[in-house]
Amino acid sequence: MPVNADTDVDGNLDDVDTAGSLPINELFYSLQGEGKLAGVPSVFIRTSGCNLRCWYCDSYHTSWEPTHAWLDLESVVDEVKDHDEADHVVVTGGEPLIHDETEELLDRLSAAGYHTTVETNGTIYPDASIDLASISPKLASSTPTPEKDPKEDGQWAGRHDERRIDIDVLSQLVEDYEFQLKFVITDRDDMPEINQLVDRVRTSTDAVVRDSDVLLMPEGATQERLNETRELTAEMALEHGYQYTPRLQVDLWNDAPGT
Ligand SMILES: C[S@@+](CC[C@H](N)C(=O)[O-])C[C@H]1O[C@@H](n2cnc3c(N)ncnc32)[C@H](O)[C@@H]1O
Ligand SMILES: Nc1nc2[nH]cc(C(=O)O)c2c(=O)[nH]1
Ligand code: SF4
Ligand SMILES: [Mg+2]
Repeated sequence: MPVNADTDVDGNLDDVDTAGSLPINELFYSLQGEGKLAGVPSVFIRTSGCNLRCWYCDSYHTSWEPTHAWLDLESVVDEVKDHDEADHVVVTGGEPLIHDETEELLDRLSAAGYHTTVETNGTIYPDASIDLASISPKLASSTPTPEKDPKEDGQWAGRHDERRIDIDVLSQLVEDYEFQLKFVITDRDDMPEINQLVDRVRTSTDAVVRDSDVLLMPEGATQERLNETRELTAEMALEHGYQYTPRLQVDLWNDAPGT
């Protein structure tokens, strides 16, 4: 269900009541392409709006230029149920946890018997029925500097940098949920920051963070770009004993919408 409405995500117009609803960018059935559950048939719910602006964001129309339709939670769950082959649901975005209603959506999906994954940048702590917190903390190399900013003005760089890491939230997520820490790799220089961050999380929680909970994922929204990043990412995983994760959806379907 692609959505092309051109409302702004913060544009809660006076005459529109969005309580009990979520701004949905798309809802589709595919294979989980990333992480520990790669290959599992899943329904994806993509909310719109994000508190960060990664320069490489592969979901441009949820962050840099958000588009969506407001759907009430019952309609969202009903659309999920239309895909009756699936018993896994992935709630993603944008950043799904900027919306209070996402917690209620997760609880309803869980009550309906679904395994729930949340794809999150790890800056906001949720209290909800989550079977896998798929946390993707954003490294310095994600910052939209003027040279990398898709809008070319660098206006978001400061806010992005201030918000991208919250150690308390990361530690609490790791403590309370099954998790994976999934880092996007653009360059060999990403490694010291990843090691440092993993160390800080390990120090600030009693939960065990295994090397196999740390996933390195090549940056790339297209097969062409992944051809440039996947080998380096695999080498880095081998060198440090972390896990490599592919982006199956890009390998299979390149950058086709709804995959
Ligand atoms: C679009 S984000 C939405 C969820 C959340 N905002 C986040 O960043 O984790 C979904 C996943 O795609 C990853 N991602 C986004 N753009 C990417 C790119 N160009 N290459 C590789 N991974 C990317 C994110 O790091 C995250 O793991
Ligand atoms: N197939 C597929 N797997 C995914 N895993 C995480 C995704 C996301 O955008 O959060 C994603 C996605 O967009 N497509
Ligand atoms: S945090 Fe996620 S949705 Fe937001 S800009 Fe970065 S990759 Fe895109
Ligand atoms: Mg994606």
